[in-house]
Amino acid sequence: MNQLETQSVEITSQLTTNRHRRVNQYIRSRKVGKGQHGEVFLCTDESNHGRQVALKIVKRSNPRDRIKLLRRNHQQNPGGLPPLSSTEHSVRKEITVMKKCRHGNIVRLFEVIDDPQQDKIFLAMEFLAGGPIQWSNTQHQPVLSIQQTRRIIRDVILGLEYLHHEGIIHRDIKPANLLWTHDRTIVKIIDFGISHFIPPITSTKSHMEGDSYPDLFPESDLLRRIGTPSFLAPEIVWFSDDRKRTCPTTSCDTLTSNTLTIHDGITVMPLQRPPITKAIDIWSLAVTFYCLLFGHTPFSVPASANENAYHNEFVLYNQICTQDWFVDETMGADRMTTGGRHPKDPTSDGFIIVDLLDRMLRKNPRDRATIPELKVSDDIYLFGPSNLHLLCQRNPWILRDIANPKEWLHRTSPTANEITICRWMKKASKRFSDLLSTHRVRAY
Ligand SMILES: Nc1ncnc2c1ncn2[C@@H]1O[C@H](COP(=O)(O)OP(=O)(O)OP(=O)(O)O)[C@@H](O)[C@H]1O
Repeated sequence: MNQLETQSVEITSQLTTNRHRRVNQYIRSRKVGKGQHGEVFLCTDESNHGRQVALKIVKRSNPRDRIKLLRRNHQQNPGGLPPLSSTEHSVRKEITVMKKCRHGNIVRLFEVIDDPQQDKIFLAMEFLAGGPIQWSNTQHQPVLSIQQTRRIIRDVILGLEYLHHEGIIHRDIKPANLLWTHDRTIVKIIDFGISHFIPPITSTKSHMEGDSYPDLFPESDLLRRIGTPSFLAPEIVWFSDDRKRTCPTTSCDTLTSNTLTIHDGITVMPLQRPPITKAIDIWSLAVTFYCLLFGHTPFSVPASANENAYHNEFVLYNQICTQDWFVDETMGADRMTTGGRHPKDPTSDGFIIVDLLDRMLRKNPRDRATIPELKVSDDIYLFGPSNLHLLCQRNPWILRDIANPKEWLHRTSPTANEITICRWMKKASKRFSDLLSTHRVRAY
């Protein structure tokens, strides 16, 4: 672990200086981004040798929150605490999740300035100077090579593997939330505003000390259709029959997401709504992967769609739930041949990549590839006259340019340290029992 990963997050409850260009020790320079929840500024940290930080400034509430708050004030408020506005709720979730994260592919949070007297909350984060990954040009053509795509996807897989191991579902994986470091060698995941935390079953108390996580992360939140429409998994955009009936336009008669859909003899959408799990991040990662390869999303509203945004969203969700996706003839800026949606040659790059997308874009989350599955070797079988022969084991595509895959897999595994500790404890207990037997020491 490097120094950045071991530093703890400071929580400052007093804003001493809030002049035009200064927030406590941070001197604001330019604005680097703006989202739904706030603005992000590049700042220098005077108390830390002028280190560059990204300062996200979030208002505790915005005008839309007021109506929601009024509605909620009429409801019982369990802990007697004032209800949080939805903006403040979202930023509290973001802080809770980010406070916990220590990983080379996740943006680091350094400090939170949360002064109850102020209407804004400030998040000082690691500054990712390379900015969001650029993946298509104005003609919707890919701009990244296959090798660059592999490196980006590999970084995101590592970040997601860590998050999932910690019980965190990101819920908004997309190219805009993947930022380069200044030298463009590492990609990091940002924006935890809609992330969800599922505490481990074994403990009743979260290791997110001091945070009442059941209030912050109610289970019902998982069912909400939030995130970026083109990147949402089928189980999120799943429609009930009721919804289908209330759709205002005729084309929605074609909605079949609650029926059994058969594709190539495989059931692709279950009758019951599947539970929302970390598999939704794998779907969004696959959509991101597709975008990087082809310069456009796999599911989109056709150009002929009408002006009604609600209707267009409905068409998109219908596609996500029921339609297959297609691939262009070539992929990446290097224009590598794909071989189509079902390439024939199992040794071709087209086959390997389309097969990978296929495993990640399964409609049923139970059939979808998991992160560990993306990291293990593929077995290549040969159909013989009477049975299957294992032809070879091939390193997964994402590890292709890694010099020592075995060492890399061990080093990057989130359980590597746990395994090492287990081994160490086994060794230590063996030495201890040897000691007991040779020296006749009494154990208390
Ligand atoms: N650590 C960072 N370093 C550099 N730029 C950043 C950083 N964090 C955010 N940004 C920039 O600011 C933009 C908005 O940030 P962010 O996505 O966190 O805000 P948000 O309000 O949560 O957005 P959204 O509307 O997607 O929920 C990002 O798209 C990115 O361009």
